[in-house]
Amino acid sequence: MIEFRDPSPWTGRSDPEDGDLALRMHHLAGRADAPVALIGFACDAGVRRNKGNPGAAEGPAAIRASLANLAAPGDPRGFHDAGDLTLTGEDPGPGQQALAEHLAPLLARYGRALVLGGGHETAWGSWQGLRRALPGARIGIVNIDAHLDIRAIGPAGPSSGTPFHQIREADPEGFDYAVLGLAEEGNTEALRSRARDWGVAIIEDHALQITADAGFAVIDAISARNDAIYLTIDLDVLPAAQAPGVSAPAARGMPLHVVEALVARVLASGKVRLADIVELCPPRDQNDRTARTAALIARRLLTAS
Ligand SMILES: N=CN[C@@H](CCC(=O)O)C(=O)O
Ligand SMILES: [Mn+2]
Ligand SMILES: [Mn+2]
Repeated sequence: MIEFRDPSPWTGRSDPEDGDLALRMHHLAGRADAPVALIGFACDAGVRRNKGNPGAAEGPAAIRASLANLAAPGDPRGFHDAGDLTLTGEDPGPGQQALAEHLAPLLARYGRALVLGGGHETAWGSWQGLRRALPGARIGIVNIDAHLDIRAIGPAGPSSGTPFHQIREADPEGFDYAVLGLAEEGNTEALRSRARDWGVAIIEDHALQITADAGFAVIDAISARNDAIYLTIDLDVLPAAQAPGVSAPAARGMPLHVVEALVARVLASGKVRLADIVELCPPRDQNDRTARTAALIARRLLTAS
């Protein structure tokens, strides 16, 4: 069953004694000049099907809670919170379609949309929404993730492990996919070999331990040859110490400062129309550490021009 929930009012700490510049993210929600829209996809049907640890359906609420009290940047503009799609049941398909239907008009109205997942099945809804909003556009996909998520669709049906396989099936000619932060040990040779056959650009986590430099050429190239970029960030790319609250924590992972530098480089292309942050699993989090990490990235995606 799919339920659409209007956004709850944003609340948080206010410091009026410090004047007009003491703004936090919760103050930016709903401002009239908002160039960016936010929508939650409260779903973990894909993770369940992918034999993972459920809990991603609680992701949007946890990210919003950690985001609310972060300080706003200087000279901030607002963002529009479009609410949450909540999905119950075993099949993520109807929820992914509903996400696409909600996203397309948001993308027509706002310069950028941010989706808070959900497992990585979020991506199949996200991409379809962008495709509807931009028919005929060349869409490049930048996935910051330990995993390829190009599994073949098994008897159980599509899952959080299959979204980029589904996208390629829908648009084989236009499929242009880069994965940054891949953990070799987290992807079988069947998947790595499929990625090679499909021409997926991959930068492994080993190359992204100290700086993000190894990822910049891939980002610049995919940005240059596409009209729009869909940026998808799977929190399990981070080390388990930084992001314990995911279905599949990474023993190695890559550091947050590298993820932030990669995100900044993708944003610098000026072509990011759609982004999502996926795989937060609040029941497995520790003192909101992963939610707070996700909130830092969300703040950047909501406020970057
Ligand atoms: N979206 C997650 N994808 C990973 C999960 C791996 C795991 O659960 O260990 C995948 O299917 O490869
Ligand atoms: Mn993933
Ligand atoms: Mn992953």
